[in-house]
Formats: sequence, C-alpha cells, structure tokens
Amino acid sequence: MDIALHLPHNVKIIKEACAFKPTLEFEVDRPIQAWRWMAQTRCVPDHADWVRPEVSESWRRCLEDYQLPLGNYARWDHLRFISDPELLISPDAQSISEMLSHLGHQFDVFLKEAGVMLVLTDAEGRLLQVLGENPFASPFMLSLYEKHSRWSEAVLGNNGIGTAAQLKKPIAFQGMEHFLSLLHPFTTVGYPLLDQHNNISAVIGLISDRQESMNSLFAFLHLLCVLLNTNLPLTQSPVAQARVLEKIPFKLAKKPPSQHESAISEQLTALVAKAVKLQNHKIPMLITGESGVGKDHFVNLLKNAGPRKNQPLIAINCASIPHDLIESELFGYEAGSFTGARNAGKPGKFLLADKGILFLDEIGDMSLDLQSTLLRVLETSEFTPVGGSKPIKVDVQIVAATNVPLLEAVEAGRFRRDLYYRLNGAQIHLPPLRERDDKLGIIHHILQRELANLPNPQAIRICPSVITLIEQHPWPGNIRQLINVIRATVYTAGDTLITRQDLPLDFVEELAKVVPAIDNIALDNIPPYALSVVPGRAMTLEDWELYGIKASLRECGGNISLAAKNLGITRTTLYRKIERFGLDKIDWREHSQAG
Ligand SMILES: Nc1ncnc2c1ncn2[C@@H]1O[C@H](COP(=O)(O)OP(=O)(O)OP(=O)(O)O)[C@@H](O)[C@H]1O
Repeated sequence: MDIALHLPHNVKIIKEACAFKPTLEFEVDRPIQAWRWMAQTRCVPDHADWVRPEVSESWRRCLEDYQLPLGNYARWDHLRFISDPELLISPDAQSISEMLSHLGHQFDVFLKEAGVMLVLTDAEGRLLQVLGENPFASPFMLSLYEKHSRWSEAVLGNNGIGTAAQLKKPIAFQGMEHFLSLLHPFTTVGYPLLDQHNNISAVIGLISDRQESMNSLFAFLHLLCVLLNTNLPLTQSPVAQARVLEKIPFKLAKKPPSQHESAISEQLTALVAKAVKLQNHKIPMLITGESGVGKDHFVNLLKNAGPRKNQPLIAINCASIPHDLIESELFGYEAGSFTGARNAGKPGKFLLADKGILFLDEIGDMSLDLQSTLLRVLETSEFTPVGGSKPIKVDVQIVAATNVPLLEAVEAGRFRRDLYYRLNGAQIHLPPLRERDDKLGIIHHILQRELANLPNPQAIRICPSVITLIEQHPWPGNIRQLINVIRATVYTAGDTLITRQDLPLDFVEELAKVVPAIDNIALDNIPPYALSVVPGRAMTLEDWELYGIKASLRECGGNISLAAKNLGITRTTLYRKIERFGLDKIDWREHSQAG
C-alpha cells in the first residue's frame, strides 16, 4: 500500500517520514524466521533481507546495549517512575499534551472503531496521556497504559514510541519485528515532535493489534502530527498557543508582490481580455460592481493591456463636478473667456483624453444637467470649448463605471434611458469579493504585499487562524476593505507574531454576524479587564502574554516557580518577562488578596 503524504515544508521531522515509506514493503514472514533465529542464537541476523535494517539495528541495541532478556519478560521494575513525575515533564510536552486533550474527543470514535490506542510520551518515553479505550486485555498491556509507565527502548525493547524517541525519527514495528515477545501481537508506530533546537518535545504513538494496519496507522499519525503543527486554535491557553505558533510561520513568498502590483487570476485575465476585444472596436463599456471591487483598478488593467496603452487615461468623477463647472471641466475654455488667473485657457477632459480612454466614474450619481451635456457630446464626439467658436472632434474610448443598479435609476427617472444605452455598449460585471472564484488568491496576494512592506518581513509569522478568519469574512467593502483590515492588522501587531487578537475589533464584530461561533472564540475569550488595557483595540499577542503572566502571578501569590510552571515556561524566562513588562515592582501577595 502506498501512502500519499502531503508534507508542509516547515516540519523537518516529517520529511524523514517519506524515507520511512519504502521500508514498509518488507514481507511479513521474514521477521518470524529472523526472530526465531535470534532467540536460538542470541545473535542479530546479518542478512539484510531477513528484516529491515532499522529492526536489526534496534535488536542489536536490545541485546548488546540494554542486555534485555528475550521472551515474555520486560523490566517490570522500571515501568514506573518513583520520583514526582509532574516536576520532570518539560513545558513543551505539557503543552502538546494540552493540545491533544482538546483534540481527543474528535478522534475517540475513530480510535474505538479501529481498535487503536493513541499515546503521548515525553522524550524519555514516559507515558503522559492515552486517548481511546484500551482494547487490549492482557495485564502487561494494562500496566503499560498507566500514567508514567515507560515505553523507552531500554525498558520495552524496540517499539514505535521508544525507538522513535531513541532515533529522533518516525518509525513503526509490526508483530515479530518487536524484540519483546509480549509486543508480538501488536503494531506500534511512533512520531517524535522536535523543537527548534532539534530536541524531542514529545512522542506521539499508536498501538494496534491489527498487524496489517502499519501503513494506515502511520498515515493517520502523520496527519495528526501535521494537524498539531498547524492547527492553532486547538488550545485555549493563549500562552501555550503563542508558544506553538512560534513554530509555524506564514511564509513570506520569496518574491512578494510589490506595493501596487495587481492580484491577477484566470477570472480577471478573462475579463480583461474581453474588455480589450471591446476596445478594439471602440465599443463603450459599462463596468458594474459593488463599491471597492476594483472597477477603477480594472480600467487601469484594461488600458495597459489594450490598443490605447500608450495613450492617456483621463478619469472624471461624475458625482463631484459642480453644476457651474460642467462645461469647462469637460470641454475646457479658450484664453480670455474668464477674467483673472484662468485667462490663459485650459483644455477639457475630452481633449486631454483624445486617442486614449475617458473613464467616467460613478455615473450613477451624476446630475441630470451633466447627463444631458454628456449625451450631446457622446452622440457626435464633438464639442466646443467655453468661449470658443469652432467645434473640436476627438477620438476617445468611453469606459463608465457605477456601483448603483443603473436600470433601477432609469426606471425611477433619475438616469436618462438614452444615455444609459449610449454608455452601455457592453457590460462587464466585477463580482463582490465574497463570491469571487479567486478570493483566496486575492487575500494571499494582499497579505504578502503588505507584509513585504514591513521592516523585517521574513521574521513575521501569522497564526493560521487569522488567515481562516480573513477567508471567512463576508467583505462588504470588498478589496478596499480587505486592504484596510490587513494593513491595520499587520502594521499594528507585534514585531514577529500576528494572532487573531491583532485583527481590528470592527472586523471581528462584522464577522461574528455571519459566523456566530467565531464570535465566541474571538471575543468571549478576551477577558474584560484585558480589553480595557487599550480601549477600542483588539488584544495583541503581547497583551495576551501580559495578561497570562499577571493572572498566573496573582493566582500564585507571587510564587515565581509555581507561576512559571503553570505558564509552561522556565523561571528564568518568567523573570525576563516580568522585568520586560515592569511587573517586578508589584507585590503580588497584596494583589491576590485584593482579588
Ligand atoms: N486585482 C487587484 N489586485 C490588487 N489590488 C486591487 C485589485 N483590485 C482592486 N484592488 C485595490 O482595491 C482597492 C479598491 O479598488 P477600486 O478603487 O478600483 O474599487 P472600485 O470598485 O472602483 O470602488 P468604488 O466603487 O468605491 O469607486 C484599490 O486600492 C485597488 O488598488
């Protein structure tokens, strides 16, 4: 069976999982012969084709390094930890254990149906957590499922979990590939999770008594580890979340788009191509779409792609021309027509746009006066400047845009029907962002573009839940709103990490109206006291960190060791943070009494 693994680039250990795949192809009966031979001779078989190299190497360690006896014996006396185990568990293992607890209920049914146990051990192979019911009745297996029992290779012989911890790589053993005969009925699979210094934070393992399931168990475990590495909202603890987040950068593209570069998609390219064809025949175009969808932007794209790309593009905002200036703005005026500064004469927009494109923006809001003036010139392509006597003929491509339903305005008598048909030679509709096929592409383009603007973009990481929220937003203000929200988020967040607390409050509120569950996560989790730190602004990661540290110190009455332990960080780190936040002057004993 082949495992199709889809690997993220940032998880080093998972790449090694690929190398694991070909070794799964070994025949099942060879290890039976090999193990029997080893039991008789107490030597590891030399023939590489008897067992996989990782099996023979681990058997060698069991015989020579750990001097384990063969047979149904395990070092039972080593199975339990005598000292206080809680004190020895690393903060990383603790937070992974927390995350697994949050995930657990989602896998329970699967584990039960598949007859699989999921275990979490620390780097030393001590059992921290078990998910799923124990389907194996033997007293040996029952004792192995007790908290802090040891799964290390030196105690249990080679097994997926202990050997993964030993070799720092994912590994699986099946049936008689296990040194210890008590493990022969099982398949064991282990997957180590490494921190940024390549030390093991924890090992996740699966145990099944269905021997043929090695490949599927490994694939499931692999997916679970990818999930743990990428799915951040799993844990409710902001501090633990931030710690995991730090390992998952939202990668800045090698060559991020420049500041004004467009997000181009197949959908947009097709629309531009259509517009260019219309331009080739000088057919007037009406571009429609909600505010902020990119109508203006589109006209720039079509200008650069079309036959008039080296000619002027002149825009008129039809909603803002004062009644008295309509003629002079559109047609210009001759020298001497006015007194004072304007005596020199000035070309109007139509003349400026000659050979090029005249872009009539916001036509839905133009006055009836302007409508009749425009209609006149569009019919003949001729106009006479103010104070002039000779009509001027121009060659302009007319492109109009509106975000109001123009036909409704026609029916209501606010827009001239004859002008409507004159402008609407062909219509190009730009759909709202929420309905666009290329929505995700646009979001990622704008994110990359704005991140690239920061002083040290490569250091920035974005929590995937931020991206998820952005992707789920209805974006009533379309691309303009998207740009504003992303700017407000990335420019005001901390130096390295962007979490959903950095998203603007109005964005979250708007999102909550359409996705109520997100409302709960995004808002309800913010403690009221913390919100008042900076009124009107969502919390940044730093706010969260400060909140967590204060709460923990208050809870522990200022006991640094206890507070550090609860926060899952070392005492030295906590001291450093206390100093950074200027909390060293506070008497936490008084604070905790005051509540
Ligand atoms: N494909 C795109 N790639 C990158 N940025 C875009 C794209 N489309 C639009 N934008 C940006 O979105 C913002 C809004 O676009 P634009 O002003 O063209 O919208 P509009 O539909 O003309 O809005 P209105 O109807 O309010 O005038 C602008 O900053 C624009 O640069």
